[in-house]
Amino acid sequence: MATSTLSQVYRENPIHLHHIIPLDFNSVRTVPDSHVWPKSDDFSSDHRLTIPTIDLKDTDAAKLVGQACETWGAFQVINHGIPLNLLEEIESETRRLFSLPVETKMKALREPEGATGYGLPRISKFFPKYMWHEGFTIMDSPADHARMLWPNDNARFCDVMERYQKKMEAEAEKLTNLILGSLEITGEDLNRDVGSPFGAALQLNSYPPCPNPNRAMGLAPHTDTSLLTILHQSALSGLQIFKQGAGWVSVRPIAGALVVNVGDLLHILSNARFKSALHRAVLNQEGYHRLSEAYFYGLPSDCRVSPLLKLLNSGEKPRYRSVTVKEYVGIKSTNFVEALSFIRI
Ligand SMILES: C=C1C[C@]23C[C@@]1(O)CC[C@H]2[C@@]12CCC[C@@](C)(C(=O)O1)[C@H]2[C@@H]3C(=O)O
Ligand SMILES: O=C(O)CCC(=O)C(=O)O
Ligand SMILES: [Fe+2]
Repeated sequence: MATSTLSQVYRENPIHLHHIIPLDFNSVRTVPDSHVWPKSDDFSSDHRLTIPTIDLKDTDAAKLVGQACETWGAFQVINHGIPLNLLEEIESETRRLFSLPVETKMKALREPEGATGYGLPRISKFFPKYMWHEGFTIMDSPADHARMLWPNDNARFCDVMERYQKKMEAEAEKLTNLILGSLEITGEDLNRDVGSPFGAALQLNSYPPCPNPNRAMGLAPHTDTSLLTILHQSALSGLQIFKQGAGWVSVRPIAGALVVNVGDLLHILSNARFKSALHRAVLNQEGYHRLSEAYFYGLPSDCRVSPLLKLLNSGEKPRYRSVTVKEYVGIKSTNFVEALSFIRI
């Protein structure tokens, strides 16, 4: 079978053009009807609960991340390996990008059958209303789209994005090994039985100031398709995780911390031991501009994923049938949040 890259796979499962032309958020004074979400959508959350914060220098870190993945599907990490000044740089470059005039950003618009560039999130097609969100997706090199935005002055942006991707790849590998280690599975087991993970995409997210944050949605509820996602968020709250029995729970921003969430691929490999976190981003107070940068760590498109053998050898029954990453992206492109139940045995 011919191999295909992940960006090809996303190109083969396109979203349609009218879903990727963003609103000029700076020019609107009221929320247009196209962006008003039904009153029944409750954006509030339980503030008494939150996901665990784990110090990676803690000698119990492996056990703690394992527990967090089982109970929450998400946790925050401190004392990770990403320098604070790089987190500041990525946020400042993200702000510089989204502060460009909309006509400039449109030059880097994601093509109808493309996977990278500026535009609305892929999940937009599943919702009747638009989100108060702008995104910029990078796979591999940011250079082509950066040149469209800043023809003569894109070196700083590219340099920061490339350094961030490199550091994140190492961080994601370390976290994956730690998480799998809690199941007594090593990185080598994963490479041998499934394939070698890699940085699938870097997604810059912008939630522009909104005249009525209680009626608009930042990023609608979804799970990520990744093995795991590492998110850096600006100092403004907005990210919420859904916890069975508790409802939506806010993730309090901690300066310098990173949010890690389990994606669908790790959910399948762990035979649902680790939960792919359902999450969303609501809007902050009026006038606030929230930013985040999500790094998706995934598997090559031709990898075949199914519950890991070491788990099944201990007598567990597989809960999911085997699928290639490519097939799963295709299933998710039409079935969205039902995708995991679609492959359940
Ligand atoms: C590799 C990817 C994961 C992602 C689709 C993408 O091609 C790049 C953007 C990612 C993102 C970010 C917002 C939520 C999400 C569901 C979406 O619509 O685009 C994720 C995708 C995903 O995890 O499937
Ligand atoms: O901005 C956030 O807090 C969430 C972003 C997110 O879920 C994503 O990019 O997949
Ligand atoms: Fe997400």
